[in-house]
Amino acid sequence: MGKGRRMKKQGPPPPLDESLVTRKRKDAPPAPVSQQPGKKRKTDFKAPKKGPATNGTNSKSKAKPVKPVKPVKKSAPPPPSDDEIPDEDPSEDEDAIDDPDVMEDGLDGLKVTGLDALGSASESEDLDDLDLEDDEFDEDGSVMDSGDEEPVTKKGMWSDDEDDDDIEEKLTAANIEGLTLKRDRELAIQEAEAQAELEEAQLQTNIAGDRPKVLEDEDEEGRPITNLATQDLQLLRTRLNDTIRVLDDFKNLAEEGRSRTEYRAQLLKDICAYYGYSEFLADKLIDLFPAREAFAFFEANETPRPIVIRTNTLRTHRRELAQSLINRGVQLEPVGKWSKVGLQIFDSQVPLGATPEYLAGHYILQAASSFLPVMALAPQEDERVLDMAAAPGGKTTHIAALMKNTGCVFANDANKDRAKGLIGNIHRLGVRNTVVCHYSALEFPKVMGGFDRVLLDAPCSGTGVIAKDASVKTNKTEADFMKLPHLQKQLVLAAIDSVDHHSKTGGYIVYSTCSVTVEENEQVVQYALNKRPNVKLVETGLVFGKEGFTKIGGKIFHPSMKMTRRYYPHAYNVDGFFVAKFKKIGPTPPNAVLANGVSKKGKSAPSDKPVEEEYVDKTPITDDDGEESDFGGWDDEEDKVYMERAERAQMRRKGKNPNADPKAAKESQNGTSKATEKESAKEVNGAKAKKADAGAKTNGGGGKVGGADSRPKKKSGERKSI
Ligand SMILES: C[S@@+](CC[C@H](N)C(=O)[O-])C[C@H]1O[C@@H](n2cnc3c(N)ncnc32)[C@H](O)[C@@H]1O
Repeated sequence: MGKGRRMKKQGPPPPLDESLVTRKRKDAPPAPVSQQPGKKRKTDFKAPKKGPATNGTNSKSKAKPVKPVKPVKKSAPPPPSDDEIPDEDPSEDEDAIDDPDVMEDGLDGLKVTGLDALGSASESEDLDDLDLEDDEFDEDGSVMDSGDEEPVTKKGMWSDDEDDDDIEEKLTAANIEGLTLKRDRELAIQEAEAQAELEEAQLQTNIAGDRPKVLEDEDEEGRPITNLATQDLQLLRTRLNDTIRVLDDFKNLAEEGRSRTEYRAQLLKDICAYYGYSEFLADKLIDLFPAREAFAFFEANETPRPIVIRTNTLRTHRRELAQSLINRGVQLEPVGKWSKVGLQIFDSQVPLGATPEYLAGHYILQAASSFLPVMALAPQEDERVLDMAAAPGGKTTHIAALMKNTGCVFANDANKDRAKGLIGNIHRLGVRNTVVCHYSALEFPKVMGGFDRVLLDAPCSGTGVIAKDASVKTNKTEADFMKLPHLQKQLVLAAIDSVDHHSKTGGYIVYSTCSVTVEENEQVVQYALNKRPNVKLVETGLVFGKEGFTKIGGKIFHPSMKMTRRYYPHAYNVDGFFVAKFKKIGPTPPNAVLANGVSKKGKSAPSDKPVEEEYVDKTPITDDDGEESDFGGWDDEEDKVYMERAERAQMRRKGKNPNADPKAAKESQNGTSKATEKESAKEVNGAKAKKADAGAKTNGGGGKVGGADSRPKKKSGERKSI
């Protein structure tokens, strides 16, 4: 009952960033587009002006008549997306191999019908005939330029890089007609469900007077007793709604003598019961939002995000790809004004991971939010770019496309199996400017440095992609949120140190994760600012996204943190994501401890072993009383306390008594203590660096900022906690 019912209850989430996307054609009925006098079309693409769409990209191929697409009742099962998989453990690597984009190696000998019609656009001569410029430059341009003088209705849905002649109008109208019908039906169902839910809630809710009775009676220790059977999802949901109403308007709706903390505790319990999260993770996630928004976040994690494909502009144009897919019975539309290469798929009669267009590398399945870090990176032609954690290559291939196969991309991944998938994608998509390598990224810049730009799409906990991988709800522990951020911090230093600050065209580092936790995002960025005074945060250039936190849960970050961007499923209907962009403004400081544990002067850190994933985070954590701490370094003594506390908690979870046998306790910490020892050695350097760095920051970030006002007025980038 649980999940199915819940999924049904929630209608489809709102479209991507409605305020910023192109108005949908269904809102603006198709009209023949006349070119505005004096306004030159950007494209000089020589697609056939007359006749219906071809079945591929080759303009010479014979056109086939286009049949209007009927709304499809049954969707083909969507193939998995090509991108982010939380991947810090080997089981997730297996997922990557199942990924259709990763299964490229065996395709060489495959006979694929329909490929003739697609032409051989992978050849550069053929590509020269295509005007690829628009998709590529415009995408970049669209990031930087949110303004648009031309009325959207006159431009057609494929945006200003594409012809808007009558034939295309008719072609897309056929698709849109299907979409409109489908959307209208969905909307009607949604409205009916929402109404029913409201009525039900009104019936069920026990608003005696105005104050809902949410909290149960207290036990002897004054804690609320929950009488509701957790299986009773409808009642749970009703209570969730009521609790949120109370937290929204505490003064007027709270029961006499009850505290906010009690309501928050009830909310946490009910969220865990209703959505199936571990209390540990739900607690962490709730803290990111006001109560109502937290509810929306958890709710959005119950439905999959839209299937999105990215046009490979090395092979085709988005419009042509769309035409080909529409002809195959795919219902789609542009992903939004913010991207010139994304297509959102609504329905498909064919498996999207096996179409001739897919096999010919005309597109890649890629979640919309995965476009964002690459758009922020904005790689330029002829640059040297490093993609530090690249497999399975969704972003690498995007980078190569933006660079038009010029310059050189180094695509690195520590996981060999995943690196194979990366190679597969690179071949399928016709990428020719990329070298694949297989190091721990912590080895950079020792392996190679002097890059114009570096992308670090870091391994993370995947709290932004719970809709894709529900196991995240229960399999993350405190240890994960110490080890992962620690690795991320080391990786971000390696990324920064690998960039050439003299680069004429670049000097940028983009850090991204598909996680929404503060530990993996702002805290990592703040660490980088503190450890590397030679970088500053700059605008990502992304036209949507929420500002990063400058203050949350007693943690204070540099004001420039608001230039980072957060993405949430409930806000934009995209995977949860985080993007930060740094500009390197000077050389790596001589006293810097590099990511691989070697000091800038070439002196080895006490531990000679290369630093690997078993790193344990040594970052001071806000204590239970919510006391603020800075996030610029670590403090051995303070850390020790936290580490021990976490280790004890971990043991208790395993049903062991941490106080019983200290020796056994130590052994059962499966690597944590080993890492701690290693770390202790490294801390000698780290702690020194901290002292040196504290307060030394002058440019673009640093240290503890502001006072210890734990009850600030809410400003941008700050969060009101529940
Ligand atoms: C979020 S995924 C990258 C997704 C990829 N950027 C894409 O768009 O397809 C993170 C990757 O980091 C890799 N990884 C984990 N630890 C690493 C390390 N120390 N050095 C390099 N890569 C690492 C994982 O194997 C995984 O492929």
